[in-house]
Amino acid sequence: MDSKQFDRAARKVRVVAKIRGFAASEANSEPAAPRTVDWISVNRKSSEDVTVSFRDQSSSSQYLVDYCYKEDEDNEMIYSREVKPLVSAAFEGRNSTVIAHGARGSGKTHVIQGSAERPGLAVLAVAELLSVTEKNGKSIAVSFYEVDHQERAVDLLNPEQPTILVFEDRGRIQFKGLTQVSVKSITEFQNLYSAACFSQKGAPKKGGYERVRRIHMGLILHIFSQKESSESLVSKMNFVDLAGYEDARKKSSDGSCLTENNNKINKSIYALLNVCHALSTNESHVPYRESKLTRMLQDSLRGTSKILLVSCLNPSFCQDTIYMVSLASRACHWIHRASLDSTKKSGTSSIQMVSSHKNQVSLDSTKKSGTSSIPMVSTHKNQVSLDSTHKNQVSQSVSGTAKKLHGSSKFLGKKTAVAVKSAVEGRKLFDEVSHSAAKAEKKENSVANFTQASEDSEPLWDKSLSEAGNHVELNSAMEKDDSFPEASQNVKLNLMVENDDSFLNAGRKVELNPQSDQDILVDSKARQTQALPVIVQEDPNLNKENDSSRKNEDGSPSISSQLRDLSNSLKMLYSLSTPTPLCIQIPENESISRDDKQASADAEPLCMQIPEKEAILLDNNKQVSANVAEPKTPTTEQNMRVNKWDVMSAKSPWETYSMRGSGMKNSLVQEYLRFLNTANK
Ligand SMILES: Nc1ncnc2c1ncn2[C@@H]1O[C@H](COP(=O)(O)OP(=O)(O)OP(=O)(O)O)[C@@H](O)[C@H]1O
Repeated sequence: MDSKQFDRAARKVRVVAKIRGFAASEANSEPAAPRTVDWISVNRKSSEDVTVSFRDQSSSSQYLVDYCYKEDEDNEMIYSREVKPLVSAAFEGRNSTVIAHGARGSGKTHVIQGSAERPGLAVLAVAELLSVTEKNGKSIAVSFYEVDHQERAVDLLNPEQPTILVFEDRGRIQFKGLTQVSVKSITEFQNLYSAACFSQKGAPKKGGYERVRRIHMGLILHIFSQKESSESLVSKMNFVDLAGYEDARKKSSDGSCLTENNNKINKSIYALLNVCHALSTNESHVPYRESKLTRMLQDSLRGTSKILLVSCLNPSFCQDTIYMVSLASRACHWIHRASLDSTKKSGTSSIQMVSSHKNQVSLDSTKKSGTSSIPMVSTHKNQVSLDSTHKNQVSQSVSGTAKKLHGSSKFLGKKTAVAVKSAVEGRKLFDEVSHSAAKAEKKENSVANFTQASEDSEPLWDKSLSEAGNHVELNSAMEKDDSFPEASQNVKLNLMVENDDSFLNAGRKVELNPQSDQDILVDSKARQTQALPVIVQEDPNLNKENDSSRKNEDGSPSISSQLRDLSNSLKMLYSLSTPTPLCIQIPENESISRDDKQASADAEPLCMQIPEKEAILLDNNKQVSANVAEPKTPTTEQNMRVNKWDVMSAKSPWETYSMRGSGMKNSLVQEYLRFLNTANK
């Protein structure tokens, strides 16, 4: 396939699987009988219909990929079929990214870097680039970096430098602190590659079986065209050797739980798959800012760039392998899958893709709406829309939240179970957000806020990089950009529920934009094609508010304080909506003798804790009935009783919420959404 053929393949993201061969140490004792992989079945019904299934699964799920390379098909074959067209396209100004992902030890490094005897895709690409650069007046330079679980990017050709800063300048991604070294021969390149691997922090590292440290390793090939004395960037090719996916619940050999680091690194894997999914489904918003890696790759993913996702499969049973290939298949294959399904099941466009991360979950049931709903990472992302059609749902969400908060005066400090009702399982979603928030209180780490990146339809032509020479020095004013200063503009929450076996719950993504009615804008196309997309702008005052109430290390208010604020607002709303006097009757000839303080202290709980159809005993179980309309300071201590008929006639939280003015509602919605948006910290 040449670059023109590749153009015709309109799909932006191509997913191929590669079954790793057995290493010598894993091979059978009999050298004459090389071990074969017997737990993976590859069904090649046609060149465009390749499925992978796993025999050890409890059901016969099949995962659609563009192709599957077997254990005896080597890197050269993958290169000539998959990467060579990208190299040709690079000379024409097309950026591309080759990503190897999979479970630990699935052969990712072998695919990207390879060995001396069996060079990997990156080495083969450089060899080809070098073979033609002189002829066509081009040159190449390389950069190596790693991204760790703390989202730190380090320049592997100059590891002593501070972490790489990534920022956007006039719509283009720029790096500060990432070295570019021009290469003229494959030996030079190999030496640099070895040096970069050696520089990885705390080597042994990528490719080894070191248990604790998991990092992503990236290589950028910058292709320049020589014009007289200057050179300008033509395109970039990226090779990414992702950290191996590992179930966050696994324990290390010493028994310590790897959950935290695993969660973080897994999150960045999900983030990349989310981006692939958004790109392959032409979503209006691509969540580049969900992770440092996607941010760094942004230029090479967007526009007319191409992405090759190599899903590496362990030759022996590995649950994580199944999970990863299912994610990749869903991330990038939903269109193809839909057409496949429609041919198989005439008359339905539903997408049946069964996953298995221990549980088998069919998407069919959730996606039979007849709309072009999105399977995959949409499996693990429920999108909530805030366009005008859905404002009511958000209002219901707040109402649902109010009910829950109302019913639980001790909700703070517990695993928060704030419910949300919406057409997209908002209740479940918020439960999980809250659950996550409660956890986050304990082990919160500084996570950058995320901003919607501006989308360029053209590939990057980054002159500033070429002008900067080998070492890129950029505007010092942007140095702090590493923390994503535009974060307050748009916020995206991507909550991964690692402990949930259900694949459908692998993660839920919510994009929210708490704004006033008139400011709530959702791309109309997105509205038509997605179940409930949400792109919302965050209140511009949010940062100010955050600044004024900093409590966490990263400067954001703590989750508990946000919950408390939210709770207070809802309590206030309810107490305003359900005035105390409506609930209390004071019997004739009796007066109340509670002092001012006590009365005011009780006022709020009174409103917050009145169960419908039940009398509430206040003041040490002494019953007081009242028929006065105003909750004036009681003067004598008497029994107070709430008239149950009055209570019944009082408005429900939802009704009372509905009665409130739009200003109040909006402000609550904003507050609630702000909490959601920051909950994953
Ligand atoms: N095609 C192959 N044939 C034989 N052995 C292989 C092949 N691919 C990988 N291996 C061996 O399998 C082991 C794991 O491979 P590799 O380091 O590439 O996996 P990885 O997915 O990058 O691991 P990690 O998740 O730890 O980064 C290595 O010992 C490697 O030599």
